[in-house]
Amino acid sequence: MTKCPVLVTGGAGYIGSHAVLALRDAGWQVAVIDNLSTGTRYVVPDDVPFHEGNVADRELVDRIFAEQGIGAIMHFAGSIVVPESVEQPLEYYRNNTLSSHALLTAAVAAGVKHFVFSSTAAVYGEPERVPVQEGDPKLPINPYGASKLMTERMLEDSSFAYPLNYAALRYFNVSGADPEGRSGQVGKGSTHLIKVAVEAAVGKRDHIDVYGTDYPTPDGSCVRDYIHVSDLTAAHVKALERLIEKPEQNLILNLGYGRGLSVLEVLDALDRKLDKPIRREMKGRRAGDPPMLISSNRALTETLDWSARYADIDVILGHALEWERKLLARNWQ
Ligand SMILES: O=c1ccn([C@@H]2O[C@H](COP(=O)(O)OP(=O)(O)O[C@H]3O[C@H](CO)[C@H](O)[C@H](O)[C@H]3O)[C@@H](O)[C@H]2O)c(=O)[nH]1
Repeated sequence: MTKCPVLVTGGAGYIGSHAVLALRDAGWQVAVIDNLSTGTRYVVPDDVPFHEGNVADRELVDRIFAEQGIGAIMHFAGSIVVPESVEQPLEYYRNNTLSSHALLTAAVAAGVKHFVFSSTAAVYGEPERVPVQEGDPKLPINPYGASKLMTERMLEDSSFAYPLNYAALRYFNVSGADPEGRSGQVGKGSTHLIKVAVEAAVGKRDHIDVYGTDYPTPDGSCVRDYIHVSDLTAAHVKALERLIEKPEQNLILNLGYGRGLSVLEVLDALDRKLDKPIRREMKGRRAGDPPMLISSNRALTETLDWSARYADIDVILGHALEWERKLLARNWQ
């Protein structure tokens, strides 16, 4: 397989920056485009070509394609907050669907052959069964999931019409941080369980709210499939290799471990690492939370030469905690 230069959109964000590391660790040449609306420059290695701007800026994107000889795209740039998408749907369709359309149009015009897309388990909505399989009904219940599903559809149709293949990778709950401490989740106002919990662990918050203890789950709290961000991005690199090896095939894969952990199990595991347990406040259910979301990862393990390295929740929490301590020590957000 011949490696080509890869453009990572959203490469200054949480998942995008880990993808940059994974690609470089595997010997790929990388360029980043990010408008820094939520990303931070310091998680991108200094020697990676960095372009501040929007993926919908055709002139800029055309210039990057030409200058860097881009042969593949990993597309992470976009908006990801579910409640915000309900309040500002048109903003989500613009920043997710329309921006992806612009990027894809530029990619097709420039002859870029491979497109790896950051999709989400939110395309399934409230699944009727778990583990969720890729062929199960796609019935998103919010504009975020719908905006991502529309992009999947554009990619599917484009792959028939143009010489391009794609991977749509549907993430479950991405968590943890780079094991070498080079990147992690950054940013104020995160709502993700593990990020909020480690912020509480280092004293940035004085407690954590537990949203719902009366779900039809073993301990009453919601169950999710937490996947380490470095395992997730390693799967992206494998997916890209596969797209290059088999240009006639597309990939649609869930990225999860196929196991569920409850909110209380995650918090208990974190407490075991701390001198003092985190104070919990039991709250009512948060709107739109399905009780249980677990991926089937059969397609992932059968299709790609990938296996989990960091699935242990203690490892995920350990890396997240180390990163949070680093942010605190450096006075980063
Ligand atoms: O302070 C908190 C934060 C979260 N939770 C609970 O922890 C579980 C996980 O919540 P997250 O916000 O970490 O993750 P979600 O499962 O809600 O979100 C995931 O799925 C979404 C789509 O469904 C988006 O893709 C999102 O980016 C992704 O992290 C939920 O039951 C939530 O209610 C708490 O109890 N307290």
